[in-house]
Amino acid sequence: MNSSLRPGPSRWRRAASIVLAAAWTRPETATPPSRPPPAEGFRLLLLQRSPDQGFMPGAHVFPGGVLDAADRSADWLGLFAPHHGPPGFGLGPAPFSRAAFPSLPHTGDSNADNTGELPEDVAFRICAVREAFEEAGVLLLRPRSSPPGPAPGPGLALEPPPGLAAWRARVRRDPRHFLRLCAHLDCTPDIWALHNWSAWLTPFSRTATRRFDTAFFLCCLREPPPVYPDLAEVVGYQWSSPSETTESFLSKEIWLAPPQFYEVRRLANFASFSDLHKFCLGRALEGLERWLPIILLTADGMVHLLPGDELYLEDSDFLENLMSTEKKTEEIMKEGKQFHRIVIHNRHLYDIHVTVQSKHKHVYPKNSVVSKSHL
Ligand SMILES: Nc1ncnc2c1ncn2[C@@H]1O[C@H](COP(=O)(O)O)[C@@H](OP(=O)(O)O)[C@H]1O
Ligand SMILES: CCC(=O)SCCNC(=O)CCNC(=O)[C@H](O)C(C)(C)COP(=O)(O)O
Ligand SMILES: [Mg+2]
Repeated sequence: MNSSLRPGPSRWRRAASIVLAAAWTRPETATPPSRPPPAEGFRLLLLQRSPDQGFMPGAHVFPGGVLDAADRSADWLGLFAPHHGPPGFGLGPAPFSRAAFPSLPHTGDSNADNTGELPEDVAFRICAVREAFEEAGVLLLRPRSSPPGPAPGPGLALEPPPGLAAWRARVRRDPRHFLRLCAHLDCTPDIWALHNWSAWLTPFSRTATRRFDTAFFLCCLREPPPVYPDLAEVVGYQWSSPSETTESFLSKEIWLAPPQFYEVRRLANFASFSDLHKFCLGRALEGLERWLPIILLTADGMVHLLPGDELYLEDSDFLENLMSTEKKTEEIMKEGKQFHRIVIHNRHLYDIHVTVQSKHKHVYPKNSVVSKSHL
């Protein structure tokens, strides 16, 4: 079966998301009741999308958005010099490229066409850092005078500059202003603090109005920076550990799309902030696979099939189609053995089932512990 992208309506907007994991050891002193530090020793930043958003209104997501031409502009070269520049920008050897279904026409290094644009792994990092600034006012920058060492420690967000709101408005209006802000602060985006984590394509569904090809990066921060939601695209935020986030989702305080839920459950494997940071450094060169979930509609629910699952078909028909069955989800589960799937029982109850071996030194999610009271 042909697995390459056919001409047709399959169009994914290229995007980047950043999972910010901040070390969290002290209880919060702010308004009571204060929460004790989480068991995991770190919390993740989740932003609440505006109810007016055209795509996933109201969902909690990691900061992120669509790649802009300004993110790959050759104008960045002057700012990264003299310490960093092509081909690697100090990111180490390029990770292995992992061919996975479906192959998309735009993958590969945009420098190959000699346009002078930044390599993709740099441009996507700049996009993620810019979006974190636009949406959350978090500035993941590094002074140009202090280049990172070979195994950089956890990052630290820069204090917001005077005139944060005006700068942010300018960047939101025209992303080219982000380079001007960095030059003004004599900093570069801290691309070295962003670790390749995962990549997701929005599946075909009858309701999704847009589709994204999103690179997820993970960034460990020594402490949580202050967050200033833009109150336009993003109307709120929370810092919560993987277990706290799971609980918020199950108790219907927040809604997560399946990829975000999967990543939260993956992060539930780490017992401490330093474990997570070491893990990120250890798999820096492994690269990633980009996953296209295929939605299987059942008589009473839905299953998002992921690569490796016995029902997953690398068939280009499923770029634009669902699978469906008249059987109930429970029956489908009883029949199978080789699982890599997210079972959607209802809007606030997902179960992840993975029985396949993890690849490329990554971890697979911990299954969410579902109590009967949530059913
Ligand atoms: N005040 C607002 N309320 C709702 N959505 C907004 C908004 N301001 C911007 N947006 C939307 O947020 C998206 C920008 O996302 P990002 O910069 O993270 O990629 C755009 O959506 P579209 O992507 O649908 O055009 C834009 O229309
Ligand atoms: C059909 C049910 C689904 O699974 S929808 C899945 C939505 N998620 C994705 O497509 C992949 C993850 N991508 C993101 O989370 C993006 O950062 C984004 C979609 C939130 C970016 O959107 P923006 O409007 O900010 O450009
Ligand atoms: Mg966004």
